[in-house]
Amino acid sequence: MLESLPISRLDPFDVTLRPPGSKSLTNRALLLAALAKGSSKLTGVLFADDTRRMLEALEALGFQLNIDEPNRAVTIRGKHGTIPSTEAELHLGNAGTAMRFLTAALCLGLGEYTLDGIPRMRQRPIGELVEPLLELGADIEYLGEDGYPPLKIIAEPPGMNGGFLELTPTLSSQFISAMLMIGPYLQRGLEIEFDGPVTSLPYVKMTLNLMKQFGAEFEADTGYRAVHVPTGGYRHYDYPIEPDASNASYFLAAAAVVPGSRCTVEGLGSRSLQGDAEFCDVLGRMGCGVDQKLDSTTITAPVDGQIRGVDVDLNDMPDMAQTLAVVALFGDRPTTIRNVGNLRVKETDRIAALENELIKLGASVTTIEDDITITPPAEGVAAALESLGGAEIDTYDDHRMAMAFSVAGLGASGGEGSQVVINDPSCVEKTFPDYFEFLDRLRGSSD
Ligand SMILES: O=C(O)C1=C[C@@H](OP(=O)(O)O)[C@@H](O)[C@H](O)C1
Ligand SMILES: C=C(OP(=O)(O)O)C(=O)O
Repeated sequence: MLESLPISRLDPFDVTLRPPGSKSLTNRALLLAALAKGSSKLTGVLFADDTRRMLEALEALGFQLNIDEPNRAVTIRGKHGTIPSTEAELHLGNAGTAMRFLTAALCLGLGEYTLDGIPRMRQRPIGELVEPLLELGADIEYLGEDGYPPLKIIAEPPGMNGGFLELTPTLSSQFISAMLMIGPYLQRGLEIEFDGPVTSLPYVKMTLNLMKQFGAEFEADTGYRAVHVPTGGYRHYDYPIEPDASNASYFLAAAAVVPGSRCTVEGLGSRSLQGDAEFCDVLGRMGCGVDQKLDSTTITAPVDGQIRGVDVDLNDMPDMAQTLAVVALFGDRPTTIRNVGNLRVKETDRIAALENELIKLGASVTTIEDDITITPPAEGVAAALESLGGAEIDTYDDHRMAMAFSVAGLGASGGEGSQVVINDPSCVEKTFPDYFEFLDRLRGSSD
């Protein structure tokens, strides 16, 4: 395995590309198809660690899957709200979506199931999902520390009826998505009311949108503080999965920081179900040209080549924090990223990781509660890299650290000794195994 990867600077480029399928949509669609009545064919499926964990888990649970990886297609015979196996030990790596979605879904089963992950997964809280499931009648035990995986689910009759839940805002929207997705198979459906704003809200909207495609109904008020999912199940649906908007951000960010460049992402536009498809608007505020159509997004570098610092609430796009932090390095003034406290419980403590690594590129970083301010190096990133003798970026087993910081290299690496070097680049396997091959395409399209 490659220990480190130097990233050399890019010449101006003009590229059109289509990143692989969305992780969030793949793991939702796999589960909904498994729960639905009848056979569903998913296309544009992402094959990466997070989605393989979900695929393997569904197979271990006895679902029949036909996996055609070369054509990025998976056909699943749904079991209409039942789980075929009566026992399974699931290993879910560090896939937050798989862990959270399956915790709720297995409460629909009949038998005993355990769910575990890598050591980091055991540090990612899950109590805010387990507690409401217990309130709905589930039987779940913590096998290690209270509030964290591993979990044991004992599913037996009469199981869960569903009903009404009143929740305070949670650390992760995945808990809400997980509960909503089983709603159509609860006898009384599910009604959730929040007494505050919903964290990472676009992901909840994505869940409900996809549930609708699979034939479920829902009602929600405008701020999604009250959501009602009636009972009624899912029907099979052949679903083409969009490219991953979070992973598209690195190419759009590269076009932002390499003067004279342009990047078009196909398959992702204003009608995307993914909240991160709106990241282009943040780049627009930073001075980039933005052209978003229904199914494509184009970013061009600022005409004067100068990125502007911004002040932005990223609670709706938590996975964009690292991309934005790296673009902010090239800004003409500080950038503040607000309301991103839950970055502390993702693949790594992303706030600490950003603080440690941005400094290596000459920036200064201050965090006040859930807001991070990045002050770019006064002399510019390229000059900072030159005087610092390059930067070895640690990635903390976090794919987004590797992908985001590679963009700093694309924009500012100098010759040998003043380059950005990414340590443990293979952590991109979590959601984007071919990431660095895609970067080579940017190189191939330079003037
Ligand atoms: O539901 C989803 O697919 C996701 C929700 C977000 O997590 P939080 O809701 O924990 O912020 C996001 O960070 C994650 O990558 C995917
Ligand atoms: C936070 C992420 O993943 P997870 O689904 O494991 O929460 C991510 O992909 O950035």
